[in-house]
Amino acid sequence: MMLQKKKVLFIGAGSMAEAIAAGIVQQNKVPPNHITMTNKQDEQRRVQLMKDYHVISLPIEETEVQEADLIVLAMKPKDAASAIAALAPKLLPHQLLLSVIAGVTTTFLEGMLPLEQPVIRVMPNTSSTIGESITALTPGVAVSADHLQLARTLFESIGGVTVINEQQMDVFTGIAGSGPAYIYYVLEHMEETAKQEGIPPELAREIVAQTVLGASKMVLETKTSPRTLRKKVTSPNGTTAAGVDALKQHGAGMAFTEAILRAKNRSTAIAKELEMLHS
Ligand SMILES: NC(=O)C1=CN([C@@H]2O[C@H](COP(=O)(O)OP(=O)(O)OC[C@H]3O[C@@H](n4cnc5c(N)ncnc54)[C@H](O)[C@@H]3O)[C@@H](O)[C@H]2O)C=CC1
Ligand SMILES: O=C(O)[C@@H]1CCC=N1
Repeated sequence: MMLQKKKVLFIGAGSMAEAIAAGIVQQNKVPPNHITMTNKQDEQRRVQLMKDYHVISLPIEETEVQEADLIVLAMKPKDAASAIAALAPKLLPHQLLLSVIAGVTTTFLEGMLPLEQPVIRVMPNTSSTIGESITALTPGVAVSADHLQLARTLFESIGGVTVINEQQMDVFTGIAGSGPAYIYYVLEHMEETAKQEGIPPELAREIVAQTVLGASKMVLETKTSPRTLRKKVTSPNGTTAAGVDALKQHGAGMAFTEAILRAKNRSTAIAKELEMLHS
């Protein structure tokens, strides 16, 4: 695929940039010497990235922005505006900007960039590291079918890809961007209880992780609803009924709904804060 010939520049070299780069390098989609990862400071981190993934890693001031075909913005929202302002005058019209920053809209990006600069808002998650992300893309107004295909191919190398509209992006962020953390939280608690009840630590971890993996795969591979699958596990007056009763009693269902909605609202609020600061 044409992606093999493209050069990818990451501006911001934190956990998300690393998760994406690790995925694309492992899947051989982009040769590591076509990937440059930059940050503001932290040379030690750059050395580590070069060692681990054989990518090029430079401080932002030493980076030849114009050599890149795809530019991934991967800094925290608070650093986004100054990074984009510094980047804007250096951009060439063909360069495709991919922003993974939570709460940064295509409209905000377009407002800070040269007219007609192609921009895609992207929300991956850290399971990119092992090729198991689910990533949403929202193309901006100047994005061609070829650009979108290129972005799709890039992110397909690290998991599933879906194209959604901007209104859906905040809730997608609350579900899939932040979602791994909710599941880790569940795993932490299951593991802790297993240990308290006398299961050795290593085994506790394997048991809970495989239980969650198996349940997820059941949904995807049997194409059956979680509700139907749950009912199949639940014998009348059995152990599962007792366990699920406890979940209901403690409001676990509502807790997940609330988690998603709060994360969604935070994404919307970040967008508003940025607009207020930079309009
Ligand atoms: N961590 C996650 O699970 C996910 C994160 N995201 C988004 O990815 C972005 C980055 O998140 P993390 O990787 O967790 O953050 P992080 O704090 O680990 O990394 C941010 C990086 O950006 C660099 N940076 C800041 N300003 C810069 C500038 N002007 N020029 C060059 N580099 C600059 C920092 O030096 C650092 O390397 C955030 O906007 C977040 O919303 C999106 C999806 C999932
Ligand atoms: O916590 C955050 O803001 C980022 C965005 C999605 C996951 N992590």
